[in-house]
Amino acid sequence: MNWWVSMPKVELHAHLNGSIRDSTLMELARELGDRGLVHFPDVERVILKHDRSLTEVFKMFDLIHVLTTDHETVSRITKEVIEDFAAENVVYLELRTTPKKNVSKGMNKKSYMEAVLEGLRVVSNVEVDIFSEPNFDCPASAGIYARNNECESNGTGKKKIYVRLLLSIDRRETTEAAMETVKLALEMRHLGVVGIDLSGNPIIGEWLTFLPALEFAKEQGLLITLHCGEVPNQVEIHAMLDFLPARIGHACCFGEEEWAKLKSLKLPVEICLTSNIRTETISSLDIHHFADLYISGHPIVLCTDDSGVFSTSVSGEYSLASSSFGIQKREMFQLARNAVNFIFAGNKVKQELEQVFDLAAKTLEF
Ligand SMILES: CNc1ncnc2c1ncn2[C@@H]1O[C@H](COP(=O)(O)O)[C@@H](O)[C@H]1O
Repeated sequence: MNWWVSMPKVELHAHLNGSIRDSTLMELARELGDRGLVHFPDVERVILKHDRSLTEVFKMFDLIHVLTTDHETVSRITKEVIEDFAAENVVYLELRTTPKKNVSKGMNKKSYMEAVLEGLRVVSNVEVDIFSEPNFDCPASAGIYARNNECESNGTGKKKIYVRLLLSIDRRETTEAAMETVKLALEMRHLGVVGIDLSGNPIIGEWLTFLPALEFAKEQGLLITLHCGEVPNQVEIHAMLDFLPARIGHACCFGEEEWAKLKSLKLPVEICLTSNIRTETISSLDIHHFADLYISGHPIVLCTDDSGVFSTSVSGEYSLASSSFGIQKREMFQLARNAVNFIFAGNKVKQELEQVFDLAAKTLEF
């Protein structure tokens, strides 16, 4: 197995509806096509087209959302996404998703999230730590990588993945809708919800619309990550950095002043190489800010963003970063390990993950 696959990894920026398998999207599209609800050949063409501008990507999400409208499908895609990340040896996943309403399916934001939780519960080929703080004394958790990456916990021989949830506010939403999402996150804190994400089409919506909900979330102790600088909007970038989120995603369109501010604040950045290139937010990897942030020791974590939409994987992102920027596997392992410092779950999970990485360092010779 390649080192980038076998080493443990932490994924902190993955959108549920962006991480669906192509095969599942095609199956869902075919079903709706058979019922005359979509024109299958058109949908198939969109699903199989992998080069999309940022604008096209958001049209793609609208289409995906048409395919994933009912509770059962939400549970199914959640289950599959967890299985796929675990197969990549992701040991900790912070999965983000936008709670949705769909009156015709009897869906509200809460029932949408319950469907997500159901998806987590029905994963059977991987042990999923959803919300309980793990038992730190349990040697099995540390043994995930003991033998061929197999965990012996509960005698199941299964891999283990910690999953925590972030609720996303879509930039199309109103202040009230954003507040509803934050209140839901607070209600579901004991069910593994650890934070809030602000995402969606960056040319839509105003920072001030979301600020009251984000401030409330922060006051209540939820951790916040913001999609920041996907388009050149210096005023918004400064306002977002001044807000002091726990992390930011992307940071593509920063100018000198914004870099200086980000670096002095030491805010961790979720870097999504393939996504940035595919959406043409960054024109080429040669000029990607990953290199500068990495060299300057700025806190960064490599993420997929939308593994389904961009046909990538966490392992693929590590392999790409290593080959594009000439970083050796030991350093890549250290990069993966550093991400443990930026997770939103508590110290117990951090300690457990440290043990996983300690063990992997020995057994996998990183
Ligand atoms: C390309 N970079 C990106 N920039 C901004 N927002 C993005 C995104 N990729 C995904 N999303 C956000 O995540 C939603 C899909 O997952 P969920 O329905 O929430 O599970 C998209 O509709 C968009 O709001």
